[in-house]
Amino acid sequence: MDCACTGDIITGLDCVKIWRRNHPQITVDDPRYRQVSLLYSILLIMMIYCSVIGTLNVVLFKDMQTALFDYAGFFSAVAIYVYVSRTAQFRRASWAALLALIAVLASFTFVARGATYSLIWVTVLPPIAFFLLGLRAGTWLSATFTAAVLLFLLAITDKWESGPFSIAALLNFAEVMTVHLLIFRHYERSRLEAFEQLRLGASIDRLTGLFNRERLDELLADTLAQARRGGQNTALIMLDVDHFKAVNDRYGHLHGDVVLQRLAHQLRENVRQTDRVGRWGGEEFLVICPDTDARGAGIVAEKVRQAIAAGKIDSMPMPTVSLGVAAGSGEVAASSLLQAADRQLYRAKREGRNRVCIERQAPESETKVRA
Ligand SMILES: Nc1nc2c(ncn2[C@@H]2O[C@H](COP(=O)(O)OP(=O)(O)OP(=O)(O)O)[C@@H](O)[C@H]2O)c(=O)[nH]1
Repeated sequence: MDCACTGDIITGLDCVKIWRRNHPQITVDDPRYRQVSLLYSILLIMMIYCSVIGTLNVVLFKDMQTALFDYAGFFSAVAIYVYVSRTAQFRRASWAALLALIAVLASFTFVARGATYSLIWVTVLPPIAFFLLGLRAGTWLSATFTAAVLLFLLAITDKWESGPFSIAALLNFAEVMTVHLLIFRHYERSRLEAFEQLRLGASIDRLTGLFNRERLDELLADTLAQARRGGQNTALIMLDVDHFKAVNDRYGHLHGDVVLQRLAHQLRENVRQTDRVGRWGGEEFLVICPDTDARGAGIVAEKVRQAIAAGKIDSMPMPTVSLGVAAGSGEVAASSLLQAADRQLYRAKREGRNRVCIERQAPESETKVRA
């Protein structure tokens, strides 16, 4: 059995997460993680509920018609489960699961002729729809289904069970569903915004507002993958402030911070819109230049060097910078490209600082590095 075990203890929760074996690419920090988890949970719950209630309907209540709906729900859930496990098409599977859920809810409302307890079940739709399908589709699906149920109830007013159900009850149902829809819509929007802020916060360097090192690593991998497909070159410019320790020692750390911020601004101003600029660490910066060769990146690096050398902060000159440039095809390993740019940066330092050095030889390809 594929359960996470601690000694002999097997937690039910981890058993439910068997789906992770089918989709190892969906890690906890993947924004789809909770959605996929919910999708599988809904399918499992549908299988269990529909099979148990269907069997109760056959054995206890001899209600074959309702049992038929239950078993249809069970088999739909099984089919979607197999489909999503094999194809990882989460979006399509989410739609299929919601449509199956709607079919079960609709048939229940129909068979129960709107008996009050059947309407309670309709309220489960909005939270699931918003979470699995997002704001727009969630709103449409929930609103359309609620409207359809209300119309159905109005159409069968003469067949309503006698007793507590009335126009007042119908209005209350409509009000509860509207509140539900608004609340879950609001909740889903807050969740998406909070997630976006977290994502941004995790990829941005606080001092300079540039990408941080983790994000640069991801961006470099993406850029190289694209270059591989398009047969283009990718260039890196690595920049380090000259004698920055002396700047800190002489003017203080706060001034040093302002220098780094100004430098980040100058960097952004002097590279192409498509170039990715980030802080590699301390007083070191990295620019990723897609579709650029070493010569082109060398020209950009020289422009940056001159702009920074000419800059001033409160009439004090900016420190100079040294830059290393390297470029390679999409086949190059990210680590080789970084090492080459770093090598050239330190050559620039050795040769006197305030200059650009360019790697003339293309770094090794990824296959060679792996071998
Ligand atoms: N103000 C400030 N200083 C920083 C920051 N990050 C790193 N530093 C400083 O940057 C300095 C780097 O010093 P070194 O590595 O000796 O290099 P350098 O003085 O620039 O000398 P070279 O690189 O050889 O030209 C250290 O004093 C660090 O404290 C930061 O975020 N703010």
